[in-house]
Amino acid sequence: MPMSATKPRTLFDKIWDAHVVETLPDGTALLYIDRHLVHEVTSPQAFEGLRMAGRKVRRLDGTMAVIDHNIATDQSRYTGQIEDPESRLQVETLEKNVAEFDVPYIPLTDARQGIVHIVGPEQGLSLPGMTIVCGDSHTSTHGAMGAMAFGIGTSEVEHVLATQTILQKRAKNMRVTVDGTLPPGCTAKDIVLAIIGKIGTAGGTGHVIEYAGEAIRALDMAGRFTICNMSIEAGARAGMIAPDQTTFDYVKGRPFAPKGEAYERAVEYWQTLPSDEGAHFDTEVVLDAAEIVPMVSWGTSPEDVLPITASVPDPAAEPDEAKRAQLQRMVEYMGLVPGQKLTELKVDVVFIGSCTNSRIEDIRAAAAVVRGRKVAPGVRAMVVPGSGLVKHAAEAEGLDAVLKEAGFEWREAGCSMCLGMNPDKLTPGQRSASTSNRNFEGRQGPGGRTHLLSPAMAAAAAVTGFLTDVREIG
Ligand SMILES: CC(C)[C@H](C(=O)O)[C@@H](O)C(=O)O
Ligand code: SF4
Repeated sequence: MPMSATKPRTLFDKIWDAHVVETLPDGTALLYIDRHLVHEVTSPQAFEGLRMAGRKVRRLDGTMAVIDHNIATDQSRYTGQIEDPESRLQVETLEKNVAEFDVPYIPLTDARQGIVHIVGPEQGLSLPGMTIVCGDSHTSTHGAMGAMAFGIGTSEVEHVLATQTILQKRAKNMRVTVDGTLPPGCTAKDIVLAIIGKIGTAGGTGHVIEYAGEAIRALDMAGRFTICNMSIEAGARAGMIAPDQTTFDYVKGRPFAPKGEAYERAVEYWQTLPSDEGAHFDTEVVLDAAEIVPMVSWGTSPEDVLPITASVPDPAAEPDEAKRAQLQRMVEYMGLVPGQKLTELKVDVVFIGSCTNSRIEDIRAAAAVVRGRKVAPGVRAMVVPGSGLVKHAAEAEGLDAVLKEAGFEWREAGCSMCLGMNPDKLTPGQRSASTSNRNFEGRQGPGGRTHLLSPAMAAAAAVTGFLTDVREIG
């Protein structure tokens, strides 16, 4: 077919089209899945289903399992038994299942162990052009590779294990363009918080978001992962960024990535993936990076974000009654006073970690702020690297020494205080400055109060003891 007759397609369209096994009369498609990542929380019933049906895992070479959510991040995880019975059962069940079904697995004692969304790209398991699924909403992270990556439920995990395919309804295309240059002190985290602040937690519903524009192109892979990670917090099915030289350089030499001639051929294919000129987007949003300032969440939803220079909103000023009640509840839960400056909020805990911000670049950014300073008295500050390899890399650069010297805890890889499923939790009423992605009530532990922000902003809060504008402390 001559090029002119081909309808311009988006990155999402191209990856979708390349993976359709069969389109059903109602428009849903059976898609081939290139990579299935598995963790302990959402896989037990899926393996049980396979067992009951007497089935095997269809593509062992397309599957990789790792533990991350339920494990402790101190040395006790290597010696003791997991105290919480539910967590223990999930971990033991995963280990039993991977052994029984022969699934490739990265155990706790392996340096590659870490948060599934850090491990996938790091190992080259997640590559441009792939369809990638995992029983986890933040699978959107891997879309930063120029892949179509989305979270699935446990029954779908079983389906993918058994068939290496999944039934999907085609999502709509949305493009979020971030033009211009990001000002000093601002990071990818500030971009994505600003986007969610603008479009809201339902803004991306029914869509796959492609992030584009000069400010996105300028980001390293770490920043791109941070942005795609939070697509789910904007309500989208997935987030994607077109693969470019930054992506190809990142992929090169990774353990599961194609090598030599195969790599060259793969790059040639990956170069065909970016959205065509004139491709149709159902929804378009444009932001100017130059207007972005360091952001922080103040409420209990990721859309409740404000510039660090702002003050706590006053519910009384909200004309809509339902919204007023909601704001009132948030202000109370978060222990805030309307009109109070955000920089007056004293923090108890600083958490630098999670699949949003636990890469080496995030730890470097935190260490740069912390160097030569001390954690403020009364503040518990912790850095939880996203994988054992990130931890080793940070140690090789001496970043652990900078952080420990300042009074930070330097821990083993895992989801940790991102969610209250392991011993790392807030206690009721504690206020945290956290680089994670969710600030729902009780997310980091019952009664905990979470403020989402970038690693540099979290580090600034650790050394001052208050939510702080990182631009002010240099
Ligand atoms: C436990 C898992 C199912 C969950 C998710 O899907 O995202 C978790 O990773 C989270 O971040 O809340
Ligand atoms: S780090 Fe947090 S968001 Fe990421 S997978 Fe773990 S619990 Fe989910």
